[in-house]
Amino acid sequence: MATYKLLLLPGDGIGPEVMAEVKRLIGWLDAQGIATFETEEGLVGGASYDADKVSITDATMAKALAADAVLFGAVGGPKWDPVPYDVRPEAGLLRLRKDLGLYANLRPAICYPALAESSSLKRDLVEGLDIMIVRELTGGVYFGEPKTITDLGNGQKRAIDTQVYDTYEIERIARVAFDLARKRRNKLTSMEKRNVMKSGVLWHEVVTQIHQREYKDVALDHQLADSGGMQLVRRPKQFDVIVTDNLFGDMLSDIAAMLTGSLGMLPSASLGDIDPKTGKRRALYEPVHGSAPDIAGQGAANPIAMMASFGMALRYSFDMGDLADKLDAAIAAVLAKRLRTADLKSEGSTVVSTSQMGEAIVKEIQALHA
Ligand SMILES: NC(=O)c1ccc[n+]([C@@H]2O[C@H](COP(=O)([O-])OP(=O)(O)OC[C@H]3O[C@@H](n4cnc5c(N)ncnc54)[C@H](O)[C@@H]3O)[C@@H](O)[C@H]2O)c1
Ligand SMILES: CC(C)[C@H](C(=O)O)[C@@H](O)C(=O)O
Ligand SMILES: [Mg+2]
Repeated sequence: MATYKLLLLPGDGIGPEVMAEVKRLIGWLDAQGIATFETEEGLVGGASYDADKVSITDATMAKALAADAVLFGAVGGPKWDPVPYDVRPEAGLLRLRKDLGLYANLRPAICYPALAESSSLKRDLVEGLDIMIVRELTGGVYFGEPKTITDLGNGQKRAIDTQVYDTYEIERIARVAFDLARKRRNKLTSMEKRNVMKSGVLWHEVVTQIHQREYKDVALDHQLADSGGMQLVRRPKQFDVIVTDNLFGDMLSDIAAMLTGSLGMLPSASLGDIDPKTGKRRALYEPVHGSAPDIAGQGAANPIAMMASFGMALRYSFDMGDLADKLDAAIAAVLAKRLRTADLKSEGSTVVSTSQMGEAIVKEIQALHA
């Protein structure tokens, strides 16, 4: 049995609480002899700032580079509002994404049958929803230079963020999205704002070219990102795969989260290229949600997004698709038994804590495995 190296970065707020449930699962997989992971834990975000005055140390970065995959909880919180901008908790996550070359962020939004009533939309709009948002993750306005606030000396300041995309960045994320569409329902929607942004003009042009040259068999359509957001809540099931830039992808995936019932449901995989020397793909797995300071420390967080992110690691980094399927089935079964963390509570459901939810999911996998 292969042993994989996993770096766990729980982070801040509910990060460590939801990561504890992945550790429970890893412990059980190991005890059963199903899969063994060599795990190491590190600090990131505010936790790293408190210890080392940076949001991630070079030593932790080196461990991330050496691992087969990184599991990331969440970072940030009001405690670190006063810290300098370049060492704020979120900077640690951005460095991980950039330095590991994780340009493709896969954010699946699936509405489990039992949760159709928990969505903010009507049941028939979301029941059976299964969409995949492919967010470009290492470019755009997140990383473009200049990124400054300048004092104009007349009582005014000027803030500049720069949106930059090169052809190759759009080509590679488009290929990831087209390849995924081919394995799903063969439909890709590209979202940008070419009506006001030059980067949108280039995005549209490059995605169209890649389609013409390499993926004519996939149905492609283009939507302006504002109207795409509207369509996402109007008729979400019209979508299969959506490809979009870093900032639009950030916003559209939080919107998609609410279609599934809660932000606490959405996992993600952040993937880089396969290294030709090792044959391995650099990867970090992280829930879409943040550190949820409003509920941190109460044992109320939903661990499903974190556990399902580990499920994506099983699928994309460890070639354990069967086990990932079992984890998905276990999550569906627990929800069908009407067990809910507080974010999902509905009439007739039993509200459970983070650890009770994690325990119930592990028990369910055990039953499926027997
Ligand atoms: N990947 C990350 O680390 C990440 C992602 C988003 C935000 N953040 C950071 O987190 C901090 C808080 O940001 P925010 O409040 O805008 O977003 P958030 O995602 O932390 O929380 C938004 C709302 O969703 C709820 N929520 C989120 N995850 C949940 C879960 N697993 N279970 C139950 N409820 C959940 C929260 O209680 C809150 O009401 C900020 O510092 C932000 O920068 C980090
Ligand atoms: C914490 C923050 C840097 C991050 C982002 O904006 O990418 C988060 O919102 C996300 O969705 O992963
Ligand atoms: Mg976000």
